[in-house]
Amino acid sequence: MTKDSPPLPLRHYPPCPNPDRAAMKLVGDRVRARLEADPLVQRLPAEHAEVWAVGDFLSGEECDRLIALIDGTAVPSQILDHGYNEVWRTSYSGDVDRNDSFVRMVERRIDDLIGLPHEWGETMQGQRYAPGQEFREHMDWFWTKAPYFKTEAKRGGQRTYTAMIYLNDVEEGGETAFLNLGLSIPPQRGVLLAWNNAGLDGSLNQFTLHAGTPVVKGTKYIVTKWYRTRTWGNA
Ligand SMILES: O=C(O)CCC(=O)C(=O)O
Ligand SMILES: [Fe+2]
Repeated sequence: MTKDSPPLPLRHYPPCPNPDRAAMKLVGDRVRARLEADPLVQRLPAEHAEVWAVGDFLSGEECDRLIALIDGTAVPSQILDHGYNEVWRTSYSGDVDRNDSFVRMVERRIDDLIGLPHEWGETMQGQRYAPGQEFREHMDWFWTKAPYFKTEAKRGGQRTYTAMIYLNDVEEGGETAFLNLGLSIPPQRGVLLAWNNAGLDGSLNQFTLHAGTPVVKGTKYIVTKWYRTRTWGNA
């Protein structure tokens, strides 16, 4: 916390060390400059976090192609997320095939939009939520005191930016709710959301707590891509 940090929000994690803080500040500054200069990017109203949106980032046809890939790979989320129990993230998810040329094209478009190196991004993950399924409130940044962070520190460090694309409209429910910001975004086909998981000073921003609220009617499909502070993976 610095003198200028906002007060702690209502819901937050216990404080933890942030070894990647300087790198997170650099990423935040770099991405902010890029998104602010892009006329197609809109900053959403939130005081203590940077959340951006782009309409029609993907065409309907492109969304359908990703939906088909997700239907081909999705498994219950808890199989991928060792840290979550099954009530926390009840959707189905799966890493899409990074070597697929269409997936690569979409990933590169996201890289270009936010202006970070392709190598810093994790493989895009697809998610499918049926009625009643949800992703409860969480931070995308790693809690660095957790045992898994030892591994993550060696393969790219902290998560910086999140980019997420809604692949379809959902009849009811399935909003992305930023509970500490009073911001709730309904799924809209083709819309990309991106947010900085760090504060302006590179701190782990507790205001980015968010949830995928339960789908009430219909099915929700999204892809999510997380960027690290350096090359992701064992490279
Ligand atoms: O489903 C949503 O709207 C949110 C998904 C999410 O938070 C994530 O994938 O990290
Ligand atoms: Fe998330």
